[in-house]
Amino acid sequence: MSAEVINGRELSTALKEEMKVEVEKLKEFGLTPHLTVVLVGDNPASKSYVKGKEKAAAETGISSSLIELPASTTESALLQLIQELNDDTTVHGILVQLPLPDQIREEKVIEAIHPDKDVDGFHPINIGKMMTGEDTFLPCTPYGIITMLKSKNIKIEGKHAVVIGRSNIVGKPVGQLLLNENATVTYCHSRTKNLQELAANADILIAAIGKAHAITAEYIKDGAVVIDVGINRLENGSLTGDVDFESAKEKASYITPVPRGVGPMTITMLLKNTIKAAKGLSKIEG
Ligand SMILES: Nc1nc(=O)c2c([nH]1)NC[C@@H]1CN(c3ccc(C(=O)N[C@@H](CCC(=O)O)C(=O)O)cc3)C=[N+]21
Repeated sequence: MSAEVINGRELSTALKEEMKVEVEKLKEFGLTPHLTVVLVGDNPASKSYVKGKEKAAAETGISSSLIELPASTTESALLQLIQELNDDTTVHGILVQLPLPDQIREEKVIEAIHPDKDVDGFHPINIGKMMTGEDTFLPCTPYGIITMLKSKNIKIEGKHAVVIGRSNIVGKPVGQLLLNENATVTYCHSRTKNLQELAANADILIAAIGKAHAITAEYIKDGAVVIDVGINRLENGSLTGDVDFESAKEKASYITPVPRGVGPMTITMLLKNTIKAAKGLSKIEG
């Protein structure tokens, strides 16, 4: 079998078209969704992601601003800035690009962002709401993955989903969202003993390990849905996933590529959350 490729870039383009129409309507009510991105330091990968976010926002009519701070910024200076952004009624969404320099504790920063402006969905209040299934901002990468599955009408209910990786921003929340959709979820990680055996049991396999091409055909059950969350930069500068795409696509029924898979969807869901934040903060229903 050769898998059907779920193209995250194409799906993103379609979703952005829909959002553009919605943003135009909000603008007629005098509401322009506004995202503020804070970038600390000059990590080249972070700079490139931030550019992608600004470009995507502009495409949908969402306004965005970028605050760039030096790598030497103190934690208290950053927390103070976040307080100002929390109080600024023209700012609907706040995103502090991760990772942060060592002198700044990420959890302090995440907890400082007002939960109603937390378009990353990283605040403990929003994570709690996600766990209990309340309406909230969903973390963008997991939200993008669920949206990709639904776009192909892939059934999640009753399926065995195996998540490889347990980060707070991808592994843990994607498992939770799959559980919310009534999947049976297994989490695997660096201490898992029989990774290959567990992975090969998955109907839906989520690879979020951070190691190029770690998941080869032997880890994949015939007909499985394979979602590749890896973004690994090779020495030649090209981008590749955690899944060995060429061998995996011969066994999978659906597969996501890297690039043009989960990455663009992450940004698209950030825009969705920004619109949600703008509507929520302005109490416009829709
Ligand atoms: N507070 C915070 N929120 C984030 O959402 C966040 C973050 N920090 N830190 C870093 C990660 C990573 N991330 C990506 C977003 C888009 C692509 C993306 O669009 N990738 C393109 C390729 C882009 C390229 O060529 O460099 C693709 O896969 O096709 C990748 C990675 C968001 N992150």
